Amino acid sequence: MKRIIGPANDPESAATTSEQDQQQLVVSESAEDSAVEETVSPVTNAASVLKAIKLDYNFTALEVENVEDEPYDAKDPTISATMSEIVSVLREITTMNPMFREQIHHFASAQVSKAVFENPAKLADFAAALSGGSSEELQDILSDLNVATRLEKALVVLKKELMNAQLQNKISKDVEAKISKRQRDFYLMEQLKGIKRELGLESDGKDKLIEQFKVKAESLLMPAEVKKVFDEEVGKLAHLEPAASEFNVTRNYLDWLTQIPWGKHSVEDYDLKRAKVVLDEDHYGLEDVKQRILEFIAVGKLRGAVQGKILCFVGPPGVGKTSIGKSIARSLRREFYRFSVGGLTDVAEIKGHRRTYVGAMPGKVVQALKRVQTENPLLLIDEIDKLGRGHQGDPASALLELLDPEQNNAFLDHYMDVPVDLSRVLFVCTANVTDTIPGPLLDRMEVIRLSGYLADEKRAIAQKYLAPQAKETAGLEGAAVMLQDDAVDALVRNYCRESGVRNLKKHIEKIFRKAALKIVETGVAVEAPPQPTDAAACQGDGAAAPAPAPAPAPVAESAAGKGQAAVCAKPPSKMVIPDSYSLDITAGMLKDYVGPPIFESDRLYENTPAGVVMGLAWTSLGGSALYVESVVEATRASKDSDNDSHGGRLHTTGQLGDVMKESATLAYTYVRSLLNRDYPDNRFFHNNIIHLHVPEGATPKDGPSAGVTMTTALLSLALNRPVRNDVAMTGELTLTGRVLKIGGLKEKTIAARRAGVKRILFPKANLADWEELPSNVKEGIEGHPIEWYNQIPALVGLAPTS
Ligand SMILES: Nc1ncnc2c1ncn2[C@@H]1O[C@H](COP(=O)(O)OP(=O)(O)OP(=O)(O)O)[C@@H](O)[C@H]1O
Repeated sequence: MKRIIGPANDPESAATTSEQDQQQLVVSESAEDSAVEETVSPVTNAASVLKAIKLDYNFTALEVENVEDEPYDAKDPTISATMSEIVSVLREITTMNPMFREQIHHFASAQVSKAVFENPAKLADFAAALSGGSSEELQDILSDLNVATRLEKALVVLKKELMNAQLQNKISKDVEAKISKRQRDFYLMEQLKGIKRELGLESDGKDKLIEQFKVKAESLLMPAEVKKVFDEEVGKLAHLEPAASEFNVTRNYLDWLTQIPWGKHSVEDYDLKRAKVVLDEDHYGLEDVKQRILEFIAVGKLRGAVQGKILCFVGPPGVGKTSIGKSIARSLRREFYRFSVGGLTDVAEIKGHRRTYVGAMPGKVVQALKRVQTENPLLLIDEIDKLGRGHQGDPASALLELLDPEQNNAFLDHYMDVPVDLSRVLFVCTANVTDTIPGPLLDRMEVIRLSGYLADEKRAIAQKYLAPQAKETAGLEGAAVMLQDDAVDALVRNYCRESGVRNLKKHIEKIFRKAALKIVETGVAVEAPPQPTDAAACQGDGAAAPAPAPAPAPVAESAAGKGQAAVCAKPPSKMVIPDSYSLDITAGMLKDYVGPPIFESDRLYENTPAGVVMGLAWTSLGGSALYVESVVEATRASKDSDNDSHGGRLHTTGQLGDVMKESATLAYTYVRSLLNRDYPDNRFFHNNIIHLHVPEGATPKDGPSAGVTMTTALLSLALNRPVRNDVAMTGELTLTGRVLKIGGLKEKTIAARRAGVKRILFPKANLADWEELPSNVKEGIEGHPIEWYNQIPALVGLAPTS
């Protein structure tokens, strides 16, 4: 008997030792021990262990007897089928598990493989040995002497091994996929790009972009100079990496360069008849303004162009300056673009930023050209009188370059850096006053004044323009909801007294909105019957479909479920007001619609007391009638005043500016001298301290034109005689009593009319202005030109009594 040494339960050894004729390991511990040669099964195959032999060596030796398999039929179909299954499973595992492959490789020699793969018992042991079965399972297989069942058991553990390998494989693949998906994608994309580039199909979108720019440029008539810059920039773009920041800068620039409408212009229309119709359609009155515009168009017709002139509409807010600009564009069939320069302090807003800045953009003018897509639009520059003055250059100078016909055929925007021809653009500016428009700018403009509306004009504008517009905006078009004449009259008289009509427009809009609310709230309006096109337009809306309502379409349903708006071309259902319904809004109802009246009476004083006179002022908001009030503040003791020939004092309030304060002092001095001359006994100013006030106290006022009014107020106080209460006056006074020219006579006259004045005193130097006033403005008013103050007392009821 030979001795085999090995650890008990070693399945690997077991696979090689469980049969009698198996290869035996011959161990020779040392040269001296070689004499003892015994064979021991390394596996605890209980049946095979007979006894342990105690030797003088340092290990345990066992005496074993090899066990034998039960006899079997090698041709048994179950056995051969199980064997083939084991072999096929082994093959499968080999493909998945590289370690497995190595082990099999070990037995790959023809001799071994024949011994193993053709012997069912050995195959079972081999398969079990390769599998990762538990020691119990393996021991069970090893102990089984029935070859058929042993094969079966081996197949089971092998199958488990297969499943294990499959699972392992899947997990490993999943993890790998997760980790490398992005990297993989990246590499694949790069490869794809490379392939496309090689094939000349596409190059990362850049070629396409360049192509687009070129196509766009070809459709434009770029001047040679611009085309050269374009070609240079396109060449630059072609050599830039899309990831580079410079790429985006160049792309944006090219984008702007190809957005300017080089050589594109709208066909102009100088048809005077049509222009008149358009102007009348959009605006009531403003005859003189319309006349000027028609003259302007007529010149355009003769010259073939209207450029070279800059119109500037000057007037109080809400008189239609902006909207008349729009009408001019419509009558000339030009595109319209408006931008406001009010408060603008940065030159870059007009001339653009240099391209070196991050987020640089062209200025407003280039933006306008991009928007309108024609080279000859009408550009309306609003609020030019409120142009700021910043530390970042002077916007007025930039505007000068823009507006000057001599320079603007090659306007250089900082961003574009190529000359842009603006000579075909028609510039129209608006301003409230001309005083604050920089001189050189004003010099280039043709000023057209809009001086505010009379009450009659406001009424007509309200009825013909504002009310129909407001009615339509409120959704009451076609309904019998009418704003009665007395209501419009009350609105003009008691709510909206300013020069323009913007406030009136707001009030009328409010009235129609309230009427709409009333109609809907009281249930007068009924839902419109469904239109046949409605159901087709919005399938998902059951309400729109004719009854019975079909099931909502899945698209609409899912969109609604996700909180998104369903795609639907149909507007929300409309309400209609029955023809039988009518609503007349009268003056008496205004309180409910727009609140209590703001102005209860036409004027502050129905009968002006002594010391109070109505003056006329002109501000950026238009003309206004204001009172100058004077009272005796305190009377001095006659003893003191006798000793002090300069006694008395004047005290002024009402937020008066320096010039107006000087006017008050001058008026005071002048009246004192007048009294000295004409009423030598009158010691009024010697004895009294006078307080002169100009309401409203919160409104700052300045200017010299209240000189004659202040003088008259002080004279009336000194004589203790009130002036006529239908008189108003304006004029600057000199110390010697000369009356000097003032501005805004038209606005002042309109304001005087609003205040119910019947007699106006104005400087003789303004006589030409007076004569130019439209007859409807002067109607019912006596105008008295004044050269010297001496003329005034007789006209206001302060003539010396004989
Ligand atoms: N004569 C008019 N006929 C019809 N509507 C007018 C007339 N005048 C002004 N409006 C209307 O009044 C409104 C205000 O006019 P717009 O905005 O043009 O005033 P504006 O003079 O430009 O004021 P701002 O100086 O405040 O800019 C517009 O809706 C305009 O249509």
